[in-house]
Amino acid sequence: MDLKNYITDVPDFPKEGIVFKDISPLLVNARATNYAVELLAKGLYDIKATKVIGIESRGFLFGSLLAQKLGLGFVPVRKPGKLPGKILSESYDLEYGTDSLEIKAESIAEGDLVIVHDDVLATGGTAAAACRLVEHCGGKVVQCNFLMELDFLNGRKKLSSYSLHSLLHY
Ligand SMILES: O=P(O)(O)OC[C@H]1O[C@H](OP(=O)(O)OP(=O)(O)O)[C@H](O)[C@@H]1O
Ligand SMILES: Nc1ncnc2[nH]cnc12
Repeated sequence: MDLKNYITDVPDFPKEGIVFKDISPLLVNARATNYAVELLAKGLYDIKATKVIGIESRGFLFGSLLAQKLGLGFVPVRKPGKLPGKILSESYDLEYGTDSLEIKAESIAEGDLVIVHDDVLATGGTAAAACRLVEHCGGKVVQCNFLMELDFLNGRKKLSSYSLHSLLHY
């Protein structure tokens, strides 16, 4: 099964000049989704990870499925103002704007070994901010894990100090 057949290009979304990679056709197909999760999990059973982080919002979709597959707890990293209690915050640049991310301080314990998952690695700002959040909590990032990587945006340069795996490359 070629997972690229389930990801469509949407030109000029959400802004002119951006070719948006739409994963809706993948999500609506249970077999393809299951296959993608299996491939995302491959190689991770031997890493002694303790938690999976998913980045709001599309990182939640496969991130929680991946956590379940690996038998690990899932931690949401969210956009500002969504999480209660004591939070840590990091801002970052996007391919199309700027934003910030938050995590509940208590959700990662000192020494946790964390897989950071998102659907897309583009410029890398989002994932780098999520990794900084994990580290501020006292955790260690054991893999940055993506469904797809937009190679031409060189996002992996911002993540050069981490192990990185992307299922699909464009
Ligand atoms: O590598 P970067 O350039 O930082 O971009 C990648 C991020 O951009 C998208 O999220 P978006 O902010 O569009 O939010 P969404 O998941 O809620 O759609 C995508 O889901 C990644 O999180
Ligand atoms: N081109 C793109 N398509 C889908 N999600 C993205 N996130 C950042 N850039 C993106």
